[in-house]
Amino acid sequence: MSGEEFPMRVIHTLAELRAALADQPRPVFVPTMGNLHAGHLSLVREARRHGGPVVVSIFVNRLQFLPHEDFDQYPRTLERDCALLEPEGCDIVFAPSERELYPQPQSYKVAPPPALADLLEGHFRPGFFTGVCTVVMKLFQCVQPSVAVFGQKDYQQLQVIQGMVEQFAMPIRVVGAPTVRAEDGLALSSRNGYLGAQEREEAIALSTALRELAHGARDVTQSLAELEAAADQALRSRGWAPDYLTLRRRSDLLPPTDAQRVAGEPLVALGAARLGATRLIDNLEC
Ligand SMILES: Nc1ncnc2c1ncn2[C@@H]1O[C@H](COP(=O)(O)OP(=O)(O)OP(=O)(O)O)[C@@H](O)[C@H]1O
Ligand SMILES: CC(C)(CO)[C@@H](O)C(=O)[O-]
Ligand code: BAL
Repeated sequence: MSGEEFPMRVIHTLAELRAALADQPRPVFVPTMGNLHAGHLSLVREARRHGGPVVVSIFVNRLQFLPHEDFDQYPRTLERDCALLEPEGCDIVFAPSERELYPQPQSYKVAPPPALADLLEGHFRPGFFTGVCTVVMKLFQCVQPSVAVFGQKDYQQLQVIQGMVEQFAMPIRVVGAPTVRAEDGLALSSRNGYLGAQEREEAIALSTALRELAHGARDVTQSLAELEAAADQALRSRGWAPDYLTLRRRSDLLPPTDAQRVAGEPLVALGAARLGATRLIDNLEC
């Protein structure tokens, strides 16, 4: 199977997926929630580099949304998504219905360790990573990939999935792909579509605040708390409501000591903030 020689197939059931993948090399897998943009397409291009049929899933996973979040509003744009995927050499789009993926209420769940999953995104979206791990585990069982590609834009999600795959000894290589940005630096995100024109102009302030944080990472004349407070203030003054803007160690997403800041410990500036009704996340390694 190869995207160039065979037409892309759009598959909605597990039985059809298993039949399509029988006698094929194990696929390379890109899980998504659809409403695709150039960031997703870069993951498909990365997937193609690994050989084997490329499977992209499109599924808006109710389990990872809190009741007040945007599950109902989340854009479902399957036809447009398929039109974008076909020229990228995607072989199979797996777009199951909720009933297909969750024929019964999903009472068995995959709970990642609180030390990682209750921080940052998990603190502001309780249960989020259990929802993510549960659906990703299930999608992995459906697709049985040799490689799975995830975006570094969802930095903590990538670490949580890497930990899950390692601890369950799943025979899958998890590959992280760099964040694709708009010309002004805004990380591409499906939720950017919620921004009004004025908000879209302001949206750059999130990556600017992260750059400022990253810039101060090694300068311990400013404490971590002072650095983070300044970034928070800068973003608030532009009309944002930050959930967090923080400098963390890449290894475990905990705060670095001043000694580690000076000694060159690999760090990452991470942020999540709301602009009007839209909540965006971004990060920058430093
Ligand atoms: N700008 C980007 N560059 C690279 N990968 C991305 C980018 N945005 C999302 N991804 C990755 O695409 C995969 C599917 O993500 P998803 O469908 O949730 O898109 P999203 O744009 O992150 O949506 P949302 O706005 O809902 O967070 C994830 O692995 C995610 O990290
Ligand atoms: C990995 C994922 C597809 C699971 O629903 C989702 O969290 C996403 O799109 O990043
Ligand atoms: N890309 C992360 C999926 C979510 O926010 O639900």
